[in-house]
Amino acid sequence: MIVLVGFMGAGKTTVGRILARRLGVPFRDSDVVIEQRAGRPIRQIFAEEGEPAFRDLEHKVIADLLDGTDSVLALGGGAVQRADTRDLLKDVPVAYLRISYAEAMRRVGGDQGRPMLVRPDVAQLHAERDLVYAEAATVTVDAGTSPPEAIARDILTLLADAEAS
Ligand SMILES: Nc1ncnc2c1ncn2[C@@H]1O[C@H](COP(=O)(O)OP(=O)(O)O)[C@@H](O)[C@H]1O
Ligand SMILES: O=C(O)C1=C[C@@H](OP(=O)(O)O)[C@@H](O)[C@H](O)C1
Ligand SMILES: [Mg+2]
Repeated sequence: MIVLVGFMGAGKTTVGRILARRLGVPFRDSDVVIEQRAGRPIRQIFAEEGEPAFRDLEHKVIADLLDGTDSVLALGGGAVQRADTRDLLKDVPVAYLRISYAEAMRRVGGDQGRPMLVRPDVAQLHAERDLVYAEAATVTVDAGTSPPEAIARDILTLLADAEAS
């Protein structure tokens, strides 16, 4: 089991798919399961019910996905905001895909499907979350300057080192 955290655009979904293929395990993405359960896209959940309702559903989905099945699990960028959701990650290997705010905006700035991007304090959110991701993580990788395949390889190397030590 490997869980991926990091800001919007860090490549959690992209790198997660590659990691899962390499390991021969299923890839799962909390955002996809949230959309399936709600029967609506994330943008619509935020618009109709607001962020707190989204976070409640996110918490339940992540709790269900940490069911012991060996898989690679990509989380949404805000999953670590709530302490009770962070608690769910205590006993699993977590990789933090770290990117700068500028690189995040280059990749996903203006994406209508990510409602948190239109918040006026999104830069501050990026700065605040950095520490939270790092604290939740077993390993941290630079995810802003190399291709997804190289990031997947770095994660496997770092996690193997962390396990050995
Ligand atoms: N290492 C990378 N280098 C360049 N572009 C990337 C990289 N990782 C992801 N991307 C691109 O950035 C965008 C966001 O990736 P995504 O995997 O959806 O991020 P997240 O799930 O962390 O929000 C996509 O267009 C993806 O192709
Ligand atoms: O950062 C956030 O609060 C969010 C990130 C999104 O996932 P990605 O990080 O995969 O874009 C998605 O869960 C939702 O739009 C909220
Ligand atoms: Mg994603």
